[in-house]
Amino acid sequence: MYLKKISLVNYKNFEAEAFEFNTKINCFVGYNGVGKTNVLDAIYHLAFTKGYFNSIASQNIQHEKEFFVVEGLFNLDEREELINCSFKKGQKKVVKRNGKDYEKLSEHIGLIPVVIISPNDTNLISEGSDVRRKFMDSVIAQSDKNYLQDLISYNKVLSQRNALLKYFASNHTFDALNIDVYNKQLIDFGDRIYKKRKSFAEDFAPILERRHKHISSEGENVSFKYKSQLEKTDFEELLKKSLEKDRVLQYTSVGIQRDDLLYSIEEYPIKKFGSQGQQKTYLIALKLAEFDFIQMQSKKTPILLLDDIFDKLDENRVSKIVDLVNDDNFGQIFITDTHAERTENVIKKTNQPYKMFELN
Ligand SMILES: Nc1ncnc2c1ncn2[C@@H]1O[C@H](COP(=O)(O)OP(=O)(O)OP(=O)(O)O)[C@@H](O)[C@H]1O
Repeated sequence: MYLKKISLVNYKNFEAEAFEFNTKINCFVGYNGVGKTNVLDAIYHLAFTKGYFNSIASQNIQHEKEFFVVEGLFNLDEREELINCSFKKGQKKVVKRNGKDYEKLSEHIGLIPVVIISPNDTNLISEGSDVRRKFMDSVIAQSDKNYLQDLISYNKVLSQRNALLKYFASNHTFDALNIDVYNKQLIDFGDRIYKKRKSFAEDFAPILERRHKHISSEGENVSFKYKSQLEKTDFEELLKKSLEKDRVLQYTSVGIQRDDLLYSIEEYPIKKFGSQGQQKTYLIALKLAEFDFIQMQSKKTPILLLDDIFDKLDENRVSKIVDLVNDDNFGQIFITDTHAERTENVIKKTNQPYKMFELN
């Protein structure tokens, strides 16, 4: 699978721009702020129907403009797929596949698998559990359509249950039967999501360990664990036990919305004890494992977006990545860097076809 060309209208700093790509490696080079990352973000947008760096659609419209359009022509299993994504202020985002609107944007997820490696990924360690859940959800959703539907349904029921708890509190009333209706649905969707996350983590952990061994010269042991309240107690029991507390808090305090991922190095949480270098290596292994996992599950080779990678990594790690790219396992790759010469020198070593784009 590869992206043949893309066109951008009023997308961030691009007023009207089009690029035709090499089927293998494409490098965007230029000074800081010229829009290299924005091109990667536009590609990401075509896959996920939203930006990676800023998911607020209106902020992806060029300042002072009313709309944006991103269109990409992909080659997927030897057929062409034209994906068009547009957004006008005050309206709903529209995504079209070969001219036909999607009813629900979530139906598009998984058609174009994309993995991005960016300096922004440090959020996956430093930020709260919601960022890690989003990561896990996006990996699973790219190869499992029902998962995303379950998740959307779960979140809908969860906010309805929370609204009901608020209503009870402010009106000094309570209706157990009413709460039960929501509990049943939460349990139904929540159990399915829990099982899928658990099975994902079991499959993912060894892939991550293998990738980590490849790229780290230190040979440390890393682990990846899924943490959920549903591990020890079943969901029905959890909801029952927390009902009094939930009524006081006026929201649902148990469930898969509290899940987290625990990353460790030699048994210690990497967030607290990992050096910056160890964290970077872990994150790259995490993203490459995402690549492997999606490829394995969906039988499609994801497009790989490498943002600013040469700037943030030392020589040793960059050469490891180059070795990886030489491995035929990879498909189309997009790279951004501020130094044209440095990038070209490194890319030449891969002996793979490439195209350079100089932005200014
Ligand atoms: N909605 C918007 N409208 C217009 N310009 C925008 C918008 N959002 C972002 N930009 C501009 O995009 C530029 C940043 O682009 P981008 O992050 O792609 O740069 P870059 O070339 O990757 O830089 P670096 O090398 O620093 O990573 C900034 O100049 C910023 O002002």
